[in-house]
Amino acid sequence: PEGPPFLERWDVVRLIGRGGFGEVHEVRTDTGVTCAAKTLRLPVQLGDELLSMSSEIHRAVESERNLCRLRHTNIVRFLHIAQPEPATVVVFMELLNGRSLERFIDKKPLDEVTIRDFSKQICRALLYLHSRQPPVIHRDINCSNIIVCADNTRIKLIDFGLSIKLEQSVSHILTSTQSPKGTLNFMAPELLGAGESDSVQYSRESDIWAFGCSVYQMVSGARPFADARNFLGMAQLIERRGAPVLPDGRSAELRDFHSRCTAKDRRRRKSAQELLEHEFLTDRKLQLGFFSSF
Ligand SMILES: Nc1ncnc2c1ncn2[C@@H]1O[C@H](COP(=O)(O)OP(=O)(O)OP(=O)(O)O)[C@@H](O)[C@H]1O
Repeated sequence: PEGPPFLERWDVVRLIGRGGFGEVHEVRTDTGVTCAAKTLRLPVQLGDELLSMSSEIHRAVESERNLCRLRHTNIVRFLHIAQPEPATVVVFMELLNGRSLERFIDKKPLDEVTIRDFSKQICRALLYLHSRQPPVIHRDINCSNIIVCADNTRIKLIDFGLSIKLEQSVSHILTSTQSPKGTLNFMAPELLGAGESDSVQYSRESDIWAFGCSVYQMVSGARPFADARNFLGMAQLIERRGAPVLPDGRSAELRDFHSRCTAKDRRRRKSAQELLEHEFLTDRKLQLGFFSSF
């Protein structure tokens, strides 16, 4: 990490968008760096516990600083994480030009060549993260957290579940507890089983499940488990129907690939390395465009 991209201050250039815990702005710092800044405001009440909460958030921020060491072409570059106020964290990142995969899909199925290209890039990013020491778990893979760059071919993972981690670090003093940790529709069955307790164990395998759910959305145009309303509903849906089933008309290779990501038993899910070797990603037929007319 190269230290903060500012000396003392930064100015907002424009609002890029709002999320669950705050906003993302384009900012320009006093050292002339233009970047994206995501502000996370934790919903805590300022009271007696302010000091202990502030230091717990500080500890969580410190433990996330390794994000600034990540260097991968399919992962947004994290520049710095600051805590300007006790319950406010600002994440400075490379400013990306593009739109989320969610918006790129825009409810319309993608062709298999595009699904393969995007999947390969996501798997490469996951392999990089999951093979670091200690492994980095994304925790919030979903189509809103995958950016398709303006060239429409390169993708980048953004928004590692930092808000989830921060929220967990102060969960015992949070004033609002109803917000789901992570995007419900993409949560692996083992996370749902753990309910809202602190013991939720995000893992390489829960990232792979969420990636499989993103594949489903690229294939079908719709979010998986679109009718799920809460933890219990999701858990029941998975128990009854298993992973979301891909619509007809897709290749056997893609079907198999998706099923290897979304095995209900996390031990049976393939790793990012194994997925990169799967015939859906290496298949010559696809490279020749046999399925591109779908
Ligand atoms: N580094 C970046 N460069 C450009 N745009 C970004 C960057 N990071 C996020 N964005 C965009 O900012 C907007 C808001 O992002 P944010 O992550 O806050 O939304 P969200 O995913 O809905 O929120 P959350 O997951 O925190 O509930 C989104 O449109 C996202 O694509």
